[in-house]
Amino acid sequence: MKALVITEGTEAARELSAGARLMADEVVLVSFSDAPGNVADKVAKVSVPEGFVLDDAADTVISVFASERPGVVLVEPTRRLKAVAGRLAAHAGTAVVTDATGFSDEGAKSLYFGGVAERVQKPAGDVAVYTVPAGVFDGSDATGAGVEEEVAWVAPANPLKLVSSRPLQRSGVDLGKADAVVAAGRGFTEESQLDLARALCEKLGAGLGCSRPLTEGVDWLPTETYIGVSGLMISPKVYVACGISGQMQHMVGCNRSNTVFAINKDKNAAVFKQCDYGLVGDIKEVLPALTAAL
Ligand SMILES: Cc1cc2nc3c(=O)[nH]c(=O)nc-3n(C[C@H](O)[C@H](O)[C@H](O)COP(=O)(O)OP(=O)(O)OC[C@H]3O[C@@H](n4cnc5c(N)ncnc54)[C@H](O)[C@@H]3O)c2cc1C
Repeated sequence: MKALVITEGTEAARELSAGARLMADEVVLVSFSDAPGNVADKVAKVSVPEGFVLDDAADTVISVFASERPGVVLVEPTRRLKAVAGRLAAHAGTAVVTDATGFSDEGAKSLYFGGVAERVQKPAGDVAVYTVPAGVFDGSDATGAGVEEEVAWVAPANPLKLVSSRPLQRSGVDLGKADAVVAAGRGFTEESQLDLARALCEKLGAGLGCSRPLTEGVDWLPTETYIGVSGLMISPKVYVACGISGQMQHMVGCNRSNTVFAINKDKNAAVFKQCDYGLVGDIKEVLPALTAAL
């Protein structure tokens, strides 16, 4: 059986290709960026032409799917590739199993009800299409000749119109790979207070993440750093949730961390039911004290 791996990022290409190797004899990687060498047998390189957007790559990916005829498809769950996965699955007469975090003969394990439960699902059709978050497979296990092939762009009948674009703000830290992540929430009421979290990050060697309101409400941190169901799903060794209430849309992105610490001034905050260690206190007092004590 063949597996198709569809990714935007190089680390995801490594991890998902390693995972695909466990499920199939041949691994074909569809790559939209510079693919890492020797992680798949074949690399189908897709360049998005000027004026088009990656969200519209479904027809191109379907053309690869039609020629390769894979039995299993693993997709990196970026916003754009989730849209591509949905359209590919519809084309293949199946449904996407989203955010699969484990695979066995019984099916794929994934989070349910926003992360408060787990379920095991079998593919709905002949082809299995999974989105797989970071950290499920070990990218260092990926192997393959990496024979590259350019794929011709297939323009959709009704393409999205690109009105404007601006460069993505980069945080400089790959939170998907960080051993420790400090995450700031709406308990931070001024942007300057983020320096308290940054100081703790420095002491811990951690990356700085956040809840969604800090990227989409006030734009204090780059969109790529928010954790949760619609953002990053990460599994660091240590996750420190600071001034975060613990709503499921956020916690589903971090509840696979080895150890979760929470700091919140409200002793009844939901986050305290979902952490390993909780500290009731004001971040303005707790963070400087913690940083000094470390
Ligand atoms: C479809 C959908 C998808 C979503 N996806 C995501 C997602 O991917 N990621 C995500 O994060 N959110 C997501 N959300 C939003 C989510 O529902 C919550 O609104 C959000 O996570 C809340 O962020 P918060 O915990 O920082 O803020 P709040 O819920 O406002 O909590 C702030 C917390 O800070 C505490 N606090 C206040 N001041 C202090 C202080 N001085 N010291 C200590 N503690 C303090 C408060 O007690 C409170 O518990 C989504 C929502 C929807 C509808």
